Amino acid sequence: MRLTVTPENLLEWIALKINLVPLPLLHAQIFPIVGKAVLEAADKGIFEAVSNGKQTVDEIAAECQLNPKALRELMGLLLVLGYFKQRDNRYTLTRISRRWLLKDQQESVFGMMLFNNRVVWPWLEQLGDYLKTGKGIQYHDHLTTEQWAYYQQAMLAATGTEAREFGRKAPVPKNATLMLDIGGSHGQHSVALCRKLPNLQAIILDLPPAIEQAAPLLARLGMGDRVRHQAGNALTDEFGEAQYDIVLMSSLAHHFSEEQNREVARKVAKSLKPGGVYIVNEFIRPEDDGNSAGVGTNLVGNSMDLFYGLTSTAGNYSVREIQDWQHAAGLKPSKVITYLSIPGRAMVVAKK
Ligand SMILES: C[S@@+](CC[C@H](N)C(=O)[O-])C[C@H]1O[C@@H](n2cnc3c(N)ncnc32)[C@H](O)[C@@H]1O
Repeated sequence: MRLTVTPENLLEWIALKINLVPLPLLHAQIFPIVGKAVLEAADKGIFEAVSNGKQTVDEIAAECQLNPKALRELMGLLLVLGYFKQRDNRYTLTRISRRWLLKDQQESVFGMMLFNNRVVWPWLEQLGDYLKTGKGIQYHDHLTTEQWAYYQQAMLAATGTEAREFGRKAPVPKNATLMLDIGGSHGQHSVALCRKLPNLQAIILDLPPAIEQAAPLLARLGMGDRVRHQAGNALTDEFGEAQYDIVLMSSLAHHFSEEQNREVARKVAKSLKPGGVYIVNEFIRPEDDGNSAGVGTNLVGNSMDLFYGLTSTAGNYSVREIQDWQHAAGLKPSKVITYLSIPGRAMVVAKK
C-alpha cells in the first residue's frame, strides 16, 4: 500500500507534475495534525457522542466538555478525512467511523487510539535521539501499571480483524492438540485456531505485568481453560521438548535482536513435535537491495520498521532473515502467507 497525493483538478495535476507543490510540507505540517486530530477525537469521545445522537457542534461540545470553537475546527478536518457526514449543521457517522472507532464494535481499533494518544505520542519526541544513538526506548522495561493496561487493550484492538484472517489461513496440522503462543497477550490468535480445531489447547507465554492486564481480555473471549496464560520470559525460559504441534510468535520478533530471535527459534525447534509448525507473524521489512527502484511501495513495512526501531531498538525483519533463523534452528521454511486486511504483514511458516 502506498500514500499518494491525488490532484482534484487539472491545475493541481500540473502543479504536482512540475514539482511546484512543496510536498514536504504535506508530510511534516499536515500529517502530524491529521494523526493527532483523529487520536484526540477518539480519546475525547466525539465518535461515541455522535453515535448517541449528539449531532450539532454545541451538543457534542456539551457532551464531551469541549470548547465549541475548537471543536468546530476539529470537526472540519474530520469531515474532510471522511469520519463524518454533515447536513444542516448536524453530523452523522460514516461507515469508517462506525465500524472502526466506536468502542463496542467487534473490530474497533478504539483501544489502539487510547494507547497511541496517551502513551505512544510522547515517545515520538524521542525519534531525534534515537537517530543519533540507535538506542530505542525498550518500553517493556518502563511501562507503569496504567500504561500496561492501555498497551494490552491496544494489542487486542489492533488484532481483532487480523486474528480472524489468521484463523482461516494459518497452515496448521489439523490434528493439533497443543500450541504455544509466545508473547500472546490477549490470546486472540490462539482463540481463532482453537475455534477451528476442536482438540486444540493453547498456552500463552507472556510477561507477568502483561498477563495481569490481559487475563480479563482473554476471559471475555470465552474459551475457558482451553487457552490459558503462563507467566514467563521468552528470552530466559526454555519451552520444553517435543511438546507442541504449533508455536506462534506474533508481533514479538520486532522487539528482539537478531541473536535473541535465533535463540528463540532454537528453543522453539526443540519444543516442536515432528511435523509441527513455527509461525512468525510480523510486519515485514521490505528487502533493501541498495537501489531506490527496489524500494517498492510498502509504506506500512517501512514506517513500522522505524517505529519499532525507536520503541524497541530492534525493528522489523525481512522474510529472508526470519527464514534464516528458522533454517539455522533445523526447521524447514515453507509458506509465507500475507493478509488481505493488514497490508505489510505476513505469517512466515517453517516446519519441523
Ligand atoms: C506487540 S505485543 C503482541 C501481542 C500479540 N501477540 C499480538 O500479535 O497482538 C508483544 C507481546 O509480547 C510480550 N513480551 C514482550 N517481551 C516478552 C518476553 N521477553 N517474553 C514473553 N513475552 C514478551 C508483551 O508483553 C506483549 O504482550
